[in-house]
Amino acid sequence: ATADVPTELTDGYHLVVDALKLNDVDTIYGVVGIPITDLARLAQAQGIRYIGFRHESNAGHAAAAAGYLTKKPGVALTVSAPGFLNGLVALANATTNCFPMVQISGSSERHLVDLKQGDYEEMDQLAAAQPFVKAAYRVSRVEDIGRGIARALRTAISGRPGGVYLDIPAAVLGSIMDAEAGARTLSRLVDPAPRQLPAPEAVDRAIELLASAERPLVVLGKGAAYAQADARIRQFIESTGIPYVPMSMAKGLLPDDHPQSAATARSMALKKADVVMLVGARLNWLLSHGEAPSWNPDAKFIQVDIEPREMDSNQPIAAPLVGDIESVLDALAERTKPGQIAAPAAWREELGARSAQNVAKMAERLKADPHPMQFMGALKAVRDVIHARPETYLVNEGANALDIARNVIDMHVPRHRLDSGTWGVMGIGMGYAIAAAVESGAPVVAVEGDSAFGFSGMELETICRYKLPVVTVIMNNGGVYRGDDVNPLDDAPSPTTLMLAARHDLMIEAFGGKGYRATTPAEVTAALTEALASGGPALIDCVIDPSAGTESGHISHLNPKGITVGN
Ligand SMILES: Cc1ncc(Cn2c(C)c(CCOP(=O)(O)OP(=O)(O)O)sc2=O)c(N)n1
Ligand SMILES: Nc1ncnc2c1ncn2[C@@H]1O[C@H](COP(=O)(O)OP(=O)(O)O)[C@@H](O)[C@H]1O
Ligand SMILES: [Mg+2]
Repeated sequence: ATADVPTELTDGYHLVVDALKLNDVDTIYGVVGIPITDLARLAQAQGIRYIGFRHESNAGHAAAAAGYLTKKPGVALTVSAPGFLNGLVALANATTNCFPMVQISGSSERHLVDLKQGDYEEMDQLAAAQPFVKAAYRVSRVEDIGRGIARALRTAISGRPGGVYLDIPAAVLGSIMDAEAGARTLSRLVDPAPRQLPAPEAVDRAIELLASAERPLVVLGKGAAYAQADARIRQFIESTGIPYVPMSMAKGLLPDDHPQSAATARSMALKKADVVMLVGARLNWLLSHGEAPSWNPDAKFIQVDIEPREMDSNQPIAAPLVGDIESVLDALAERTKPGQIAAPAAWREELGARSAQNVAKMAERLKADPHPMQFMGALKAVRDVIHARPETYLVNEGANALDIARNVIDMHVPRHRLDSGTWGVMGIGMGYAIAAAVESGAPVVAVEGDSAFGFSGMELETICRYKLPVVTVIMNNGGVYRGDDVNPLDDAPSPTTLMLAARHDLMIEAFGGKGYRATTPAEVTAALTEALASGGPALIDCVIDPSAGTESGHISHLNPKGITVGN
């Protein structure tokens, strides 16, 4: 026996890092602390890029955006209890958006937690995560780390992507085992996101329906952007001539000025279409649940989605097409006879005429350059600068700052617009911007409402610390929705009032970034051009008319009515 030869040892920390590396995880977004500080150190030392944040929600949003952009699960790392809970909002948001990510959180001593003896940061995190995520797992033995990591990554990325929670108690991280035996517990995923092909009869049913349509319409959702089947989508749209409307994060799948885009005739398109093909888009609140009067009450729906349970969620689906978008479009191309599907010219012309009218109206509004500066003027300046630099990512959140930017800033390349998504969540701004810059190396412009910016603004220090090419453009109208609300009682600020005089541009100077203050569209153009040319962190505080904007932007109808409040 070779008893005197010391066996090589490993521990939980090393097995987590080895398992992540074995499965091509190259970046971790997190905030350190007990019990995972050494896990972050070891990951970095072993070549995994570690991006340290100031708040776990922002690290989680970054991991989610990384998952959406790369089709590989983003990985967030947090401490126990409060750190875990801070990350959970991003993990839940990723699950809602169908973005693949894994949140790994350290947790406290099981025997103390389970008897509620009052451990440091005591919480049953596995139970707390369950209702908000696609799946939640706990690793209770060091020899299960490899299995746990593989299972979490596969669950996040396969089928409908989503957020997965992986709980690793401190004791497991600190456990020691034989290195050779430990290596045998690790496995590399094989085909973690298998293609899911549609049934031929389902394809034929959809082709029949599209071929018979008088007024067909395709709706492209962020699932279609995520699928990275860009050429197939373009080929399907252009070969059939069917008009399409892109949801906000599907903008750029085909360039927004594409002749078949019905985005600028959206209301007519939804109201009159008789056959609607949803491609990676849910008939949820963003699409008025498929209900009249937004939609034609006689419309028939085709739904292309990897999740079978999505069918009939809001409207009866006449042609369910269950599968991954790439496989579905391949099958459609294969089984459609030449000329079998051709959108009637009359329909295309009708939409084209309405688009031309609406584009002309918008052009008029964009030409105006009133003082004080309005959203439109500032956003047109941003649009023109980005238009000349199509590789630039656009991150966007707020209410008016979101809704007006979505309509003014058109996109020309896929997956370059990241916004508040299905939940309409505030706080994604800096996290998404950091992930886009870290994952792509390309410049990022984050167009933020002044309130929205406040949710993640401390990450300006993170952006400066990693010297990221992120330019934050704040639409500073001095308030949530507007800056001119009044408090009828006394001189305390009203609930929606923020500071119009706030000098957000000085904030970034505190961390070595470049700050600009713009009061006219020309100043926005100059500042953004210079900031992007510098390639470094910058912030442009655009001073917007405080009376500009409407309550909740374009969704003010969602506010409950009740009796009129106040006087
Ligand atoms: C996490 C979170 N908190 C609060 C809200 C409510 N909310 C809030 C607070 C918004 C900010 C609107 O103010 P803004 O300055 O960002 O944008 P505009 O003034 O341009 O409308 S938009 C919106 O829906 C939210 N969606 N998400
Ligand atoms: N690769 C894929 N193939 C097919 N469907 C997908 C794929 N990835 C995501 N999806 C689906 O795309 C849909 C995204 O819809 P949604 O988030 O509502 O988009 P949007 O908000 O842009 O309309 C989800 O139902 C999800 O199951
Ligand atoms: Mg505002």
